[in-house]
Amino acid sequence: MKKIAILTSGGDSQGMNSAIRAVTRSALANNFEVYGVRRGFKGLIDNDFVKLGTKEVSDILYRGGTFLQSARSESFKTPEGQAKGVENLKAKGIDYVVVIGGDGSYRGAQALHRHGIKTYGLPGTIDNDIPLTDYTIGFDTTLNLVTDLVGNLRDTMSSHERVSVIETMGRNCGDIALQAGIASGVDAILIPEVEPDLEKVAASVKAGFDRGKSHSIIIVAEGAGEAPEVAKKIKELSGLDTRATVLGHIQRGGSPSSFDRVFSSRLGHRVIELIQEGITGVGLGIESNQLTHHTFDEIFNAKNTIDLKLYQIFQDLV
Ligand SMILES: Nc1ncnc2c1ncn2[C@@H]1O[C@H](COP(=O)(O)OP(=O)(O)O)[C@@H](O)[C@H]1O
Ligand SMILES: O=P(O)(O)OC[C@H]1O[C@](O)(COP(=O)(O)O)[C@@H](O)[C@@H]1O
Repeated sequence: MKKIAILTSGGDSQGMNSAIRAVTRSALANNFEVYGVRRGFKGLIDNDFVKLGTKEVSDILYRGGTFLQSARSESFKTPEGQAKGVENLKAKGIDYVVVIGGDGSYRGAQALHRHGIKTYGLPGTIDNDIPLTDYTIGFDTTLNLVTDLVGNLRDTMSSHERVSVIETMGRNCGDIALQAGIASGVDAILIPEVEPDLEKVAASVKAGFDRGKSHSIIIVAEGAGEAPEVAKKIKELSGLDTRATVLGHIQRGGSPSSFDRVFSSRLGHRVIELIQEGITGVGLGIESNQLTHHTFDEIFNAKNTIDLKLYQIFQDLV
């Protein structure tokens, strides 16, 4: 009987559980033996495997986080750590490994592949920063969450006639800020992909208040600056009452959206098809609503880009 192991690594994202469930159930339906590795690559090194049956993955489809837990393992970046992980996989007779995580986790997956382990990557990160996929698992849920939270802030900012500067996650990618900003109708979006002009932002915020607006919302991606500093500068430049909010980890939790549940289920199911087609050493994704796969080398040689047309649309609508 073929054996497959699944691990979740890096920052967790909503939809990881449903991806684990989809890989597990699809694998069981095809007579695989399935294992979960606890705490990502750390668990590979620590030999921390749990056998997964259909019951172990029931009741998790709609839960945020990852029931296998996640970790950031510095040891797995070293040749010794990787050798230990590979040794444990071989000792257990594991034929295939599925890594669910972000770009760092994909580096770990690529390392396993280079050691001869048949490896698959599923893009699990709220940041939407993996090349060659339009979406990553968790991004849509986070977008909806951030949009709701911005709405809450707008209510209170409006009552007090304030400016709200809201910082979103995303590392060096501005997609959460950009798309949540468009969805929320904010007044300015600061993202790492576009050079900021705080004087221009402050002037347009001030002009908005002069026209009779009761609030103003500026959304800043963490890769473009820190909300408290941006708020201080906007206050200095505009003289308006300004508050900073760092959304932080609250935007990484909660029940996955329907999109993320369906997307992660499709990806998990596709892994087993790829195994049957004899394709290995690939990261999966979605492009123009078709599931696609690319080798880890292709993914790392490609550059993640956001859709700058969206930024242009935002500028025309603001
Ligand atoms: N260059 C690398 N080689 C091997 N493993 C890596 C490498 N980079 C990251 N990893 C593994 O992947 C884990 C998750 O990566 P990280 O960048 O923290 O999160 P994410 O996968 O969400 O981007 C790291 O803690 C480490 O164990
Ligand atoms: O939870 P931590 O370790 O503080 O890391 C925070 C980072 O994790 C993320 O939430 C997700 O990033 P990764 O998917 O690359 O791990 C980033 O948006 C954020 O910068």
